[in-house]
Amino acid sequence: MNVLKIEHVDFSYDDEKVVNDVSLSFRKGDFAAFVGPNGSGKSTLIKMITGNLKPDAGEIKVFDQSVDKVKDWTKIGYISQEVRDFNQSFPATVREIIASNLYGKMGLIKVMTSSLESEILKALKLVDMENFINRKIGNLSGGQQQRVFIARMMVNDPELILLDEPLVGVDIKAQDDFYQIIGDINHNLGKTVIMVSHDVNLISMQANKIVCFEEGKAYPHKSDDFSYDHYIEGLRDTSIRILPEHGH
Ligand SMILES: Nc1ncnc2c1ncn2[C@@H]1O[C@H](COP(=O)(O)OP(=O)(O)OP(=O)(O)O)[C@@H](O)[C@H]1O
Repeated sequence: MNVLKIEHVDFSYDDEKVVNDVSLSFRKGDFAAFVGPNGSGKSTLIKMITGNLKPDAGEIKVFDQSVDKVKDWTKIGYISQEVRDFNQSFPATVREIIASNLYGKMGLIKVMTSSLESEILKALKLVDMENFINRKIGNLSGGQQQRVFIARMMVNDPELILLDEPLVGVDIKAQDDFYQIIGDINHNLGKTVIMVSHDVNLISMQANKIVCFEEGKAYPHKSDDFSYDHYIEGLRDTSIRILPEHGH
């Protein structure tokens, strides 16, 4: 079964077509990298997968169901670019940040039961942050906040994980930790991961599929077929296609 199938999708902002006849599919356990220059349509496609934007044409299916019909959004985990703009003085604790993703399970009066508390602890253990549960999120380092946001996403046990440039502004050590955690979530828990990144060299070592975006088109490659050097050459001369397709 395809976890995600994108078929002939178009999207325009006003008159500018920014996603142009994109078709892609991803299976359970894939780790896909979305790479490409600024403005090539990566985030717009992610926003259509999360239902925040509607395609002008084509169809997006998650777990074999049209995205319009998805009722249980907890199966899709999403960390957006906006995480890095997080307000440092925000007063919430780590527990509250994670609980905010469990509101659907809390019932009308928003009571934190012991089973929800143990789900929060389990999610924090996954990112090695269980000792930080009572800390204020604003007092944590960027890398620690990043891990809390992974825990917040994982508390609902999503099957499809979408990460839109989550590593902007975090240091090398935190990037390594992030890849380690997401790699474990992908390998050990079998979750499907799609991650937008500008660090093509680093992500191409993690992903099994690399999707190169260029002017609204998307060209998928298996990581074995992907050449980082070709990719960089392509970026130097944007008039040529980044890479030839390999029969996809
Ligand atoms: N809300 C909007 N209104 C109008 N145009 C937009 C809007 N959001 C994005 N665009 C335009 O759509 C195009 C694709 O943007 P998108 O954010 O999808 O690209 P991207 O590949 O994710 O870029 P980046 O790597 O910079 O995040 C760009 O030309 C951008 O300026």
